[in-house]
Amino acid sequence: MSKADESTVSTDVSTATASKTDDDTILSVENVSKHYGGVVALEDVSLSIKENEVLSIVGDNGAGKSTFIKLLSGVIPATSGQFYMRDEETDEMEHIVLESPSMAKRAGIETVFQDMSLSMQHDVASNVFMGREPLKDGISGKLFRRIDREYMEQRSIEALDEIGFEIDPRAITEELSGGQQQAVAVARALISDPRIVILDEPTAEVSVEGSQKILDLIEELQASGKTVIFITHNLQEVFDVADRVAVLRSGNLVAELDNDGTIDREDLVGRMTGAIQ
Ligand SMILES: Nc1ncnc2c1ncn2[C@@H]1O[C@H](COP(=O)(O)OP(=O)(O)OP(=O)(O)O)[C@@H](O)[C@H]1O
Repeated sequence: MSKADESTVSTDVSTATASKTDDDTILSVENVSKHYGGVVALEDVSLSIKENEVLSIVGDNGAGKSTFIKLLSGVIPATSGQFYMRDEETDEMEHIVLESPSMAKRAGIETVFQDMSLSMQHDVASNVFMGREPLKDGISGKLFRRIDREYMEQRSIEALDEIGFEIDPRAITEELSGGQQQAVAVARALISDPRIVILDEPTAEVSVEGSQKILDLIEELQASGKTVIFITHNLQEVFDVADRVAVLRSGNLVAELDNDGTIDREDLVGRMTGAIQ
């Protein structure tokens, strides 16, 4: 990435509180753009994500979907624009800076990318806790602390159970099905108890049966109080589990639709392709 790509508009955190909104927004994206040199990947996108909703992001190839979630995940910085998150204690919308993955995680946003970043040779519990292994005192007390495998395995079982999967925490990850691997990646995201879980094409590499389990998993996440944003190319999945749909086309947000039974498939495709303006 060139220096120009990494440029961001400075964001003054000290003036960071937006006015109290009286709606149920958890995350507000305001006038966000992302330019890769001369390529405009996103242009002036504003979108309110509602507390505890399942929001699907759809769009044709190159529409800007991946760019949008990379911005929310802190993987790449925005060229301009602002993000606000509702503070759990004050109920105010607070300005947040999403310029690194750790900033996004601290803000309560966890993302499962399509490649899942799992270590296939390691077992399930190791993947769930990768980089965050809990320690317990060794026989010489705090001097020789060691990884608390027992806790890792128990917590992995619980985290997977919460999303409707029963997977042996000692199973080697590469031996699992695509759907089970996706579940392990989601369980890892859940360990830090995020408020918003972003899923990047979670069913892309998964069998039909596995896909249904993933859709059930999305509903489990919502039932447990999470807000879910997911990207998919499969419109049936949108109809099945999304509360709302945001349509991106050529870097612009061209429609926000409630999935209340009134969305017409042809209309949606037309908005995605530009046949309907
Ligand atoms: N690192 C990059 N450098 C330059 N241009 C990029 C880069 N990443 C994405 N783009 C461009 O930005 C635009 C949006 O890409 P993005 O990957 O966000 O779209 P998408 O909707 O996720 O597409 P797909 O469904 O094919 O994954 C495209 O024109 C793409 O070529």
